[in-house]
Amino acid sequence: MSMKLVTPETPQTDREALAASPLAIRGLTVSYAEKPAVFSVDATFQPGKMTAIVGPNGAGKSTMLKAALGIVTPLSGRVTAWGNPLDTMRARIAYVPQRASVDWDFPTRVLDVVLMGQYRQLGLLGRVKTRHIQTAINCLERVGMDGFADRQIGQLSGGQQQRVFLARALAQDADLYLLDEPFAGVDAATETAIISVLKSLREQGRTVVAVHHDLSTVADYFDWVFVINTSKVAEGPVAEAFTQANLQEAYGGRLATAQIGVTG
Ligand SMILES: Nc1ncnc2c1ncn2[C@@H]1O[C@H](COP(=O)(O)OP(=O)(O)OP(=O)(O)O)[C@@H](O)[C@H]1O
Repeated sequence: MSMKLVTPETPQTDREALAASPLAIRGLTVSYAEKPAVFSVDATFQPGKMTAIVGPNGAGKSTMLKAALGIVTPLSGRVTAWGNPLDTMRARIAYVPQRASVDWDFPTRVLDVVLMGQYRQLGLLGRVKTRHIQTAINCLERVGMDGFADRQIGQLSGGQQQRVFLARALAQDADLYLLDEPFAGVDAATETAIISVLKSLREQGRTVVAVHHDLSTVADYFDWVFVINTSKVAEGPVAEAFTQANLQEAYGGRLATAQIGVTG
């Protein structure tokens, strides 16, 4: 993907915003077969906050995250992490992909998946040491999965898979956590466990950005919201940006606003 340094002509205020932001996106456009999935999007994710990315099916939420990380190649745009080119900051960023995008039939144990979160510490040919295993077990404990270390990943429920993915991200000990639909298809107990881990990350000053579908929990779970429907519709604190007008612009039609706790 095209990654440019912040240029001197960048206005000072925006430069300051970029420097403070764990993930800032400017002018991002992504097309699949000439049809834009994300069009000219700017985003400035806030440090130490939990941000929900919301928008209807096919709005480009996953594509925006993937393009920001270089997993898909954008047509244009630049991405910085704490004001630096993203590639230099990868160790500080953990990504939890959509559960459905992973081959769960791959023969590997839960413990090995979580150990992968430490691959930067391990190095390419690094030997797994007791302390790495201990870290992985601690991360499994934090998501309530410590009894499953030796289980094959193909033998987990959907909620357990999601917890294991989160444990792998925790093992990375990152400062920015990007999650693509962490609550999709999980039961209430898993949702509670995941949100509690994410809130504890925020308490430690880390930043959480999650693609989120359930509008009824946005106000409970998140501080900031980013509303997208191919182009950005709004971005800001939940109290300011999670409004009926913004959601109607993104989703079209009428939403049961009383049930989704919007403002305005
Ligand atoms: N690999 C791909 N090839 C072609 N088109 C794609 C590809 N991935 C996504 N798209 C299309 O790009 C658009 C945006 O998809 P994306 O998955 O980013 O949306 P989303 O907001 O995350 O959707 P959802 O809420 O349904 O998960 C959709 O129209 C989708 O069909």
